[in-house]
Amino acid sequence: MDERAKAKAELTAFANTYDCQAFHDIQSFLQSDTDIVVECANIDTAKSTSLDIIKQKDLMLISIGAFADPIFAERVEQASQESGHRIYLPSGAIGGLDVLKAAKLDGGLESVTLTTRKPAHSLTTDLITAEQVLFEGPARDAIEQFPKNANVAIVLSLAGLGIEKTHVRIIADPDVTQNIHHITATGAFGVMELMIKNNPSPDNPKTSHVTGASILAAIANLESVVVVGT
Ligand SMILES: NC(=O)C1=CN([C@@H]2O[C@H](COP(=O)(O)OP(=O)(O)OC[C@H]3O[C@@H](n4cnc5c(N)ncnc54)[C@H](O)[C@@H]3O)[C@@H](O)[C@H]2O)C=CC1
Ligand SMILES: O=C([O-])CC(=O)C(=O)O
Repeated sequence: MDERAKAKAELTAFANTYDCQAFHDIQSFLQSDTDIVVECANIDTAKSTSLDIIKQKDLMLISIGAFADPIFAERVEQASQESGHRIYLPSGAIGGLDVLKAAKLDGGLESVTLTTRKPAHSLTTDLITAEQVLFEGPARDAIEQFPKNANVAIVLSLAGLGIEKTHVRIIADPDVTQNIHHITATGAFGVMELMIKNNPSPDNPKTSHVTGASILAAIANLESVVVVGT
């Protein structure tokens, strides 16, 4: 069996264990009676498939870094308006988005800073023996340099001050075992300090385990009669 056939067989077997159907191309998937498509692949895939999807289905994206590309964001938002299908961006590995959205309506935000601290090996193959700031600058540049680690910076930007004004620091730390995100926001509303110390996914440590659960919670929200904390 060649590699492609092997991958297909594995996917089909995996789907069967969950009583699901596996699709092997996007068009047959989009022709199915699926209500919503959840992307959990990578930014390039999000960018290359979202336009086709949003014409036919609601879409939930977790590779939110795609929205740092203004041309992509404009196109997909326009296609969404035309089709009537909606785009959902879950909170993923962070929180506090509800506060930022309210703060913007409550006299405006002045500053939003995100410090992400991860185990050094999740961020770089370089040998790091003491904590090291690998990046400091706007969210726009953070996602360009760390596309697998700075999606949180982009969702934070979308909720708050945008990709130019959201300040990001990324620290590789050999002494931590969790993915730690520390948000400080100031504005007319007051001050928000939020720190989340996420346990990494056991077999995929760069990604916080709670990320998948945030997708499930966002899907549950779609069906809820009472929607809490949005
Ligand atoms: N918004 C947030 O808070 C967070 C976002 N992320 C992002 O979520 C995405 C998924 O993260 P991980 O599971 O860690 O990534 P991963 O790279 O470990 O897994 C992605 C999977 O998608 C598959 N894939 C790639 N292209 C595909 C395509 N065109 N069609 C179908 N499958 C495809 C890959 O084979 C792989 O199995 C990444 O973009 C990551 O950066 C991760 C953590 C937090
Ligand atoms: O999982 C995390 O802690 C955050 C992450 O990788 C991302 O935002 O891309």
